[in-house]
Amino acid sequence: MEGAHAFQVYLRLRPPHVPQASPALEDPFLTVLPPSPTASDEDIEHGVKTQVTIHPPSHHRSQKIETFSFTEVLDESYGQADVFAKTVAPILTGVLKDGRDGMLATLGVTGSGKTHTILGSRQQRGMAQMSLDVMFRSLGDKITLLSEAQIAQCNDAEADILDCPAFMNKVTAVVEPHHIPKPNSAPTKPSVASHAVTCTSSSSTKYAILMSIYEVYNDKIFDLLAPSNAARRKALLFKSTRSSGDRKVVTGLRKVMVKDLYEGLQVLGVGQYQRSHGETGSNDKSSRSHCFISLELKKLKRSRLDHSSTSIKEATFTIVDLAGSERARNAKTAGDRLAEGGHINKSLMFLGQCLEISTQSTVGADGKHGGKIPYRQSKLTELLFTNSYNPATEPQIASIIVTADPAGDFNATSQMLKYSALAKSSVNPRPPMQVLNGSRNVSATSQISQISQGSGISGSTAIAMTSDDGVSNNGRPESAMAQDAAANMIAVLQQQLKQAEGRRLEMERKLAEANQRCLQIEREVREEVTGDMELQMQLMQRKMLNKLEEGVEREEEHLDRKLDMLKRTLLESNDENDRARDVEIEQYVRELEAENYALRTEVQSLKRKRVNGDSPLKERSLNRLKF
Ligand SMILES: Nc1ncnc2c1ncn2[C@@H]1O[C@H](COP(=O)(O)OP(=O)(O)OP(=O)(O)O)[C@@H](O)[C@H]1O
Repeated sequence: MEGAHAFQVYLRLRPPHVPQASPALEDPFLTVLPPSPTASDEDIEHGVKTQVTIHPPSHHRSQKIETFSFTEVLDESYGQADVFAKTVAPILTGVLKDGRDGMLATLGVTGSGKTHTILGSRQQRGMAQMSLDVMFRSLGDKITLLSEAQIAQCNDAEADILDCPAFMNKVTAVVEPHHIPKPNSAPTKPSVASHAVTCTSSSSTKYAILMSIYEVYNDKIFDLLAPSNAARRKALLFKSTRSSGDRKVVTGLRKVMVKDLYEGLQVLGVGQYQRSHGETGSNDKSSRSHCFISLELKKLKRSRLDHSSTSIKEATFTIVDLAGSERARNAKTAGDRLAEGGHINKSLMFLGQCLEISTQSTVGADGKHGGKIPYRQSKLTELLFTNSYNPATEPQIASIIVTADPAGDFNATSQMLKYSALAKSSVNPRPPMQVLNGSRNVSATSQISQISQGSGISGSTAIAMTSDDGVSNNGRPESAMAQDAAANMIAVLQQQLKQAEGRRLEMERKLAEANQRCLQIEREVREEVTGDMELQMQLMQRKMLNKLEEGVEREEEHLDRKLDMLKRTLLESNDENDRARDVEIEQYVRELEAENYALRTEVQSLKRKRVNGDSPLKERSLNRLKF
């Protein structure tokens, strides 16, 4: 246990809200770093990633690149079953086999996936349902209900302990049954059969499972299994009891004894229905309270000497779905919702302080925590650090899943990462000269500028690194931190290069598409223009032919009239002198008739051509159009 952190802190990244057709043009602010070169061989072999960096959007006033370390980073590819295997399965083994208390909590900005992780969706179940499944699978027919005497023996918190059918009767007297989610319609996937634990206890050992669900709303504790009118809800007391000594417990809770998964899901459904929800600008079904689901395991061992007496050993697994921190501007809340938001943010700020102390100092070999945790500031921290998870008393197993949306609110997410990460470091982009003049980080700076030059980054754009206070915050020598930060920076730059390459390819694809479209449009315009021109030409041609025909007809009439006149003159003339002139005139008449015949033939040929659609004029115009 020496040097171990009090909590395992996992960072879970949620997938994008809607699948993106093309990569976003704005860089995502969060980047998962490849497995650290200083990680164990096993972690490297399994590709375990533990660090992320965040770089502020270009318009942000600070351009500090920060690196955060976690127990493990569960990226967007991790489904509910993978998350269960990593975070919950080891805790449940401790609870079921060794009788140790355990806690799992989700923490994150509103809408980042806390409730999805704990309670799942219509398609996939969450950590709560899977935990119940594993518990019932592991204990099988060793599950029993507590007798009156046993209830009296272990009930020091004035709890209202009852079995599931009696509980459901009480609930349905107050709540319309169709409002409560039905276990039959709950998803059965993913399967967790492989995580069942083999308990090697004697056949006479039995187990009872008691469920209680409560919420911390506006710094008060309310029982979610005791439905009542919202106005008449009575806050529960959190106090020490006869047998709990200094340790405070929530008193007067309703606790339901469940004997199988169906009953467990029924109880969970009632709690889910009763929990305070509201619509905010950031999430249309936002949890407005911190919800505690407590699964108490009572191990009942009959005494060998006195069969009537039973020893009861208890272990509790608490699942906590915290409300999300939110910025009033983004949440667009007012009135009650705004006040709720204020309470949520205040309690999370206190939790942040406690976490910062507990994650960044370590627990010793005795399991005791090094730093003093200021948990008395709010009900939430008091419940979390004295009741659900108590690092001061005995080694326990606790995991926190920090959920984050890499495309979400930068400020809120970076704040969340700051107080939940196990370690952090930062890099300040500054001109190299400025830092080289500084006193403390000269060696670190020169190392990084060397690396920067090696990676092809020019001197003027090379990023120099300095830690905020010049002292490593996880006790490592500064030069090692500098090397880590330099390696991180290179990884970030490589990642950015990869993204830039992706964007270049995408732009090229879009350019090719645009060119193709241009060609298509040009073809369509050509066809349209050619069609119009043809129509215009046919009209012009028709007009010209009409004019020509009219001219020919006029000419014909004129010639006919002239011929008639000449013929008449010829018939009326008798003398000799006139005869010679008559021959001349006859000759002229024949010539005129031949000319008339030629003109008629031409008109006929033009008419034929018009019918066939051929036109020398049209041909000429079409040739001019070919551009
Ligand atoms: N890992 C994930 N995979 C698929 N969907 C997710 C994931 N995480 C979150 N979502 C979806 O995003 C939405 C918001 O998630 P959820 O309600 O769990 O957020 P939250 O952190 O609990 O928010 P709040 O603090 O406001 O209650 C839901 O519709 C949920 O199904």
